[in-house]
Amino acid sequence: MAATPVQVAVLDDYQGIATPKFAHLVDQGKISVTYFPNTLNVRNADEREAQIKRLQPFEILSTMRERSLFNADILGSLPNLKVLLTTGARNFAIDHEFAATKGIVVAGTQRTSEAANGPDPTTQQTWALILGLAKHIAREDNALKTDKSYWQGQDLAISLPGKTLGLLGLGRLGQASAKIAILAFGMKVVAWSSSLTQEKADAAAAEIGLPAGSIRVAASKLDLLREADVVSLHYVLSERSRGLVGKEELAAMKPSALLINTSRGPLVDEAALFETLKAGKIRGAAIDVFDIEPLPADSPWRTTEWGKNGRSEVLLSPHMGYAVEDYIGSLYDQVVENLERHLAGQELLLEMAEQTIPQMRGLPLALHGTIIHTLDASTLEILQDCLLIIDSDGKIEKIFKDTPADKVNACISQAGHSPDVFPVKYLRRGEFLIPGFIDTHYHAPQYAQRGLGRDQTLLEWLENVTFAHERKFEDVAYAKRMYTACVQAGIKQGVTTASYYGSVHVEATKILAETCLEQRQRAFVGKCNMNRSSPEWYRDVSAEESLKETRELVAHVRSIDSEGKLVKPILTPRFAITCDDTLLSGLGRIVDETPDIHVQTHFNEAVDEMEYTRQLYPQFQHEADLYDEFGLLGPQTILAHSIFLKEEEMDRIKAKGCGIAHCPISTATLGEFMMAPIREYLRRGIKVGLGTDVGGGFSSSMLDIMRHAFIISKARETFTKGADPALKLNEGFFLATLGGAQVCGIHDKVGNFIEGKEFDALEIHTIGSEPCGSLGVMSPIEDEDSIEAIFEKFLMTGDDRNIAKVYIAGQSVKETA
Ligand SMILES: Nc1nc2[nH]cnc2c(=O)[nH]1
Repeated sequence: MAATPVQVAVLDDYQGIATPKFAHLVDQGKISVTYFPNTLNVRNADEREAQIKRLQPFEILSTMRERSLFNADILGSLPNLKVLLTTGARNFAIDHEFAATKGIVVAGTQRTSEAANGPDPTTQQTWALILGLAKHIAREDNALKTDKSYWQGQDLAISLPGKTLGLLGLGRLGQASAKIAILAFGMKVVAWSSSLTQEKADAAAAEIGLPAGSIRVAASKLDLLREADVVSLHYVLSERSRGLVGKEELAAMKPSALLINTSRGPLVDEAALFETLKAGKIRGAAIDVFDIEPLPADSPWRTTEWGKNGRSEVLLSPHMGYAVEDYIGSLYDQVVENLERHLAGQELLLEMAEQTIPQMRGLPLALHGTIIHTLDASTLEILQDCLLIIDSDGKIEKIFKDTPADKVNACISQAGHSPDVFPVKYLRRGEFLIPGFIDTHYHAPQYAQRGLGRDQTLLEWLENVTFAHERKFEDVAYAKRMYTACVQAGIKQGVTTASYYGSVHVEATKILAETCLEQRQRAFVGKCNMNRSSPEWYRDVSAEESLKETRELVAHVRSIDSEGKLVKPILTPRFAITCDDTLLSGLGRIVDETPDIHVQTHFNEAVDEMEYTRQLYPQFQHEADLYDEFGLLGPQTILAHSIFLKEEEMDRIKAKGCGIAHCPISTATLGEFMMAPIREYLRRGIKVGLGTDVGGGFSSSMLDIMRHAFIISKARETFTKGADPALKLNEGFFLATLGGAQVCGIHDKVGNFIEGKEFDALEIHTIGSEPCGSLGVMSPIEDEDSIEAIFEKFLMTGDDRNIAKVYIAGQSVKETA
């Protein structure tokens, strides 16, 4: 009997070039091929679902470099996938690390020698665009065809000889364009990249047969932009080069200049470019690459009337630099060769995992400017002129204090790196780094219910609002959508670590953990345990089942992040009211067996809650006694709220090393107005951090939480007649960062900037282009403002618009969130 043909799907082949290449394997009955030429944008929930549905049956996929996104979410949803064949020698749209963990083989293609002769397809596109724009080809063509009387009625073409071509990037493609500019058009060429020296530019000139000095290196990127008549990008996109040309760079260009981008869309701040062109601030742009591809139907790039009413001329092409017949054909020959090798059980050519993983982990980076962090609850450090070197694993390799900008290169050398190639980001006035925020208590399935039910007591609110919302997470598709939104919102607001409760559902909670990992948010994730005192439709069916599913979740989280680098499991009994003693003692057993496991629960939160707990567990003196008896108190335990602690309870939790998640918004708005005695806890050396307690708390912003902590502590100061002084600014900041890290037991890893710790940080920008120099709605920064004043203004009035970048373990994650 003939073997069943292997199922292959070919994606992103817009011109149907692959069909004849695969035909012989189809004829031989070895494979059956399905073509999906339309690329789906899997960041859109519906298209993500459609992508997973259509690709699920296939064992082998063929994709075109960087057209379809294969992140961990998509790869993890394709159970039959064994081989992913892509065109190109690199494909940053594939999560190679994750593919490797799933045993999916990824293989690419290389440039063939025929294709390597003469200018490559992308360089041809660059010059087609330069000439097309300089000579107004598309505009004149359109005028002739649409206006029968038209003849030469618009401004004249630009002549290239004698003009200056500015190349951002002088790699293979930059050199090819330099050669054409000099030899074919008699242009002058000036180049810049972060690592380019005149020596290297002379070597590049020699490679293309030109004398030293033919390509002049600009003193800086801005100098190049000020000088060039035509600016063309030839840079590899990475986290470091993203936004290489932004507002400031565009403002430096001559009004008569042209900008050409055939490299990658995100190298240019697309919004800033759009505004520049709309205002006609440069003469024109020719663009082959975009932030989102395919360019959406309603993109203003498509719909704006360019070249009219003061707007610049714009020439667009649909990322076709490399899309030429011979070249794409040769790529598919290699894809088919690899497919044949796979069918014959042979090793594939150009397997990509090893060569690409270092890139995916990020490159080393240095940041220079102001850093602000705490060393303990009472010590705030503001270090100006500080140089941080981050290694490729995302750790803080070296901190140089008091280092003016002109000493940066010397410090980089001293740290054993070459300043020529080491990317340095310089922060300006109004910009600074702070440690990422740590949210010590967050109910992820309550993300959509924030703001509801304020006027109810805790137990009423659980019954009337919360359980019905959490129940929705039995639907895993809903869970994926909501958790994606929730984690993205956290990252956007600078939450680099969160301690999450999931719902009662184990599958949805696995999705929560996977979502954190995909988006690279550091997280503790727990399945909520509750087998009583809640509606039948929302509870664990039994203590045994609850424990079984908890173990399953713990194992799953450990399997997706085996070293616990980012995501770790946590036990999350809702509270004693919803857990019978079999369940609590079973959880205590899990703690016994796995001493490094974290625990969080709600503790002495509300009057009705404490009263009901006493009725259910009359044998215990208080809640500390209760949870301790079940083995749930230890240095890895987070006790949320902790409003009404007896003297003895404070002694107990201090002795056990537990931490407190102070959630001032929810405790001041749910039921009565309650004020946790934070000053007393700090006095006693009990660990304290802050929690949003979404959705008991209406806000998911740690800045809001900090501000409410100040207000509540002020109320408490008045209430205690000054015995418990209010929190100072630096103390609130400590609680949101290092304090939270201590509560979560990760203070040796994150929480402040110390050599050897991981770089979890927020890049704060406070000065913008809105009236009075505002950025967002933050208090405007005035000339006389000291760094202390700027910091205070940010903490008290800033929001996510001022959090320009979020780094987790050295990787910039906000733009992808
Ligand atoms: N704030 C808060 N307290 C609780 N106690 C038990 N469950 C909850 C919850 O979901 N939120």
